[in-house]
Amino acid sequence: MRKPIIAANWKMHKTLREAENFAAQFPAEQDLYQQVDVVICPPFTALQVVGEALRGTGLKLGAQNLYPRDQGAFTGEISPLMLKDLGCSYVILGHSERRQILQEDNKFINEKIKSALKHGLTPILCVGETLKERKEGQTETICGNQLLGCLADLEKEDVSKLVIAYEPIWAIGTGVNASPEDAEKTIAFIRDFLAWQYGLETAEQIRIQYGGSVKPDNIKELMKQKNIDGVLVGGASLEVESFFSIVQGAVR
Ligand SMILES: O=C[C@H](O)COP(=O)(O)O
Repeated sequence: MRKPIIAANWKMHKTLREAENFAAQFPAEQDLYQQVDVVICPPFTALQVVGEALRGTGLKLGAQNLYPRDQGAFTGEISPLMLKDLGCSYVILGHSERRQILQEDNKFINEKIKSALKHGLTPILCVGETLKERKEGQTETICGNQLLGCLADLEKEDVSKLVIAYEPIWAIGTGVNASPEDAEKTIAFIRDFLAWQYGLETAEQIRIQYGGSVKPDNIKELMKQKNIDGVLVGGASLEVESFFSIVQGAVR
């Protein structure tokens, strides 16, 4: 059975002090974190303090991006080696905010995935459609094309290590989450697609999250769905109480 995975994407939120306070206040429930993987992804500036505070708690550290080179003349960028050095084990890649605002395409995301895997970082690969695409009935085509492009040339052994997050763009930060049944439908499609590309055994190993307006009051219904293995949380991950309540709600 796949272990649930709940990730907090803080996006561009929290000063150093705020990040440190969150990490210090977050309950250190070792037993709970044996049952559910919990990953905190602060902005780069807070990785070190949060990483130190999480040490020994069973909570895991993740980054929100990387640049796909080990080092070099890439002003303003952060390499996978630097993330490993800070204690990261996960990295969010292909988030729709980076695709839309920073024009990242599938080819670049593919490079990032390969670079993360080379350094033992687990990518949390985000895919999802806009509202217009959904209304046009394009959800599966869009998710399938994003997967094809982002996973190009990867062996199934590598693909099996990934976490995939299905994040319909219209549900992000809007308070309008996909219904658990709708999220399950697309996530089941993603698993079928992975089975078609990499075989059933690999597809059954991959953990697939839902993301988009996840809150303490909708986590339980989401986690009841057969193919939903966890959630990627933005807004509701910024407060200790709401994020911890989501983590508790994810236990099956
Ligand atoms: O990465 C997280 C998602 O973009 C979801 O954000 P949200 O929970 O604020 O809707």
